Amino acid sequence: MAQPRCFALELPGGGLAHFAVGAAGSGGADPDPDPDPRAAALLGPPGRSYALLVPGAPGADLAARVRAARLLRRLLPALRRGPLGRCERLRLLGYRPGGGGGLQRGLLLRDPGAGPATRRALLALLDSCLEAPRPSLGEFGGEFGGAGLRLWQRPWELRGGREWRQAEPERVVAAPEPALHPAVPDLPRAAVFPHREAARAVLEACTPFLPAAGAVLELVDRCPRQLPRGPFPVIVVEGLDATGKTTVTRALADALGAALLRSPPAGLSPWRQAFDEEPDMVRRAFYSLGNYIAASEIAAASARAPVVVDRFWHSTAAYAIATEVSGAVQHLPPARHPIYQWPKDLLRPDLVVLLTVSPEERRERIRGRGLERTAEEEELEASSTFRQKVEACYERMEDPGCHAVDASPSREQVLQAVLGLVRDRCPQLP
Ligand SMILES: Nc1ncnc2c1ncn2[C@@H]1O[C@H](COP(=O)(O)OP(=O)(O)O)[C@@H](O)[C@H]1O
Ligand SMILES: Nc1ccn([C@H]2C[C@H](O)[C@@H](COP(=O)(O)OP(=O)(O)O)O2)c(=O)n1
Repeated sequence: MAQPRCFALELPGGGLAHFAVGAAGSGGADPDPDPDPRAAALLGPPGRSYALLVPGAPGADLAARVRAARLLRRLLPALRRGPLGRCERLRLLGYRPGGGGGLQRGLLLRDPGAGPATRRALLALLDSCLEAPRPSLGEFGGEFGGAGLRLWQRPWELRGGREWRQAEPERVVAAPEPALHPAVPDLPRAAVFPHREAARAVLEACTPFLPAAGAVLELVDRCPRQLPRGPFPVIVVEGLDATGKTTVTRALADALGAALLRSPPAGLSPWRQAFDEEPDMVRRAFYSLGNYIAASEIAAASARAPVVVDRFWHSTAAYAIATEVSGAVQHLPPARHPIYQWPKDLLRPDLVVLLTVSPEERRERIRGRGLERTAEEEELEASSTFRQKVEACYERMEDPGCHAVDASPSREQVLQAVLGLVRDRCPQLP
């Protein structure tokens, strides 16, 4: 019997349910218990559910991994149109127990009806994917029997390169929740790059189709790898959107006579939007290299004066982990996990201040600011789960960790609180 493939299904409330799909049961005493009832309720009738997954390329084949990431991103608009647009979409990950075999990223599409229109639209979508890797499509169904509802999945296969047929049904059975979320082992290659070369390699793989990648690589290659930083302290200010980072960094820089920098640095502004439209793997590589370019500017500036920085590596890591790890806060890598460690080849700040405000206060400030919001800011607003995951990741960062400061009081009071922290932690300040 082939090793069952396991799946992690993100539930509407932000939870996660695992199930497995293996060969059809051999009958007799049921060796395979039914799956998590929360997953069964989403997979089984009365409607029809489909698993649409893009296979991840195992190993170091970066070009294939980038192609897979871009393919899934390209499918999303089509999944919002016609009969597919009527389906509920839930994040789905396919994985092998114990890792290996490449993570499959995709969606569970729940069609409230059971008509043929959704199936036809999905097969047409697969036909439109002419280049490898082609997504896989599995259709779920169930039969009531003596033991209650038994769920199965039937993969769709292209026979002879032109006719779609369904393969034999495979039982949907229970799967234990792995100790670590299935996306965590892949994070250093997919989103939280442990060093400059890992991020650089992703943009290198994008140069054939993304001119902006070449431009960014030119900039980062001009930055020396060894950065002789100056004697003045480097203070980073972090926090969710609208916590007051811009306000605090400006006031703090004035108060300290410090240079005010930000990551990504201003020099990357022409290309930021282009990367924000790329899949997460490419986007995070861009922000990661932005940190290395910013580090070059920070090192030079710290020879002349203190340096205040608006966002740095903690933003890159916290948003990347919170995005890649589906489910809720409890599914994040635990505190002390290596993924929260500062990269060894990146200039290390002397102090990282994390501004925190209540969700209500943040909403008020966003309204007061009246600026256009990015899709991600909209998500931060809409999804308390995502916001909680970003905040939890910030709090788990180590070496350096983040020092939380309540940014709800008045601008002057917040500035004084941050200045007090700076005086305590940066004795080298003149
Ligand atoms: N302490 C504060 N009290 C009230 N409003 C604030 C405070 N700090 C910042 N704001 C306002 O909140 C909004 C977001 O602040 P901003 O500095 O732009 O946050 P961020 O840079 O973190 O997105 C702005 O309109 C700003 O004027
Ligand atoms: N050093 C950085 C800075 C931002 N990012 C990412 C993290 C989020 O996805 C967005 C947040 O950028 P945004 O411009 O919205 O942030 P602010 O407006 O400064 O609050 O950028 C990053 O990954 N690394």
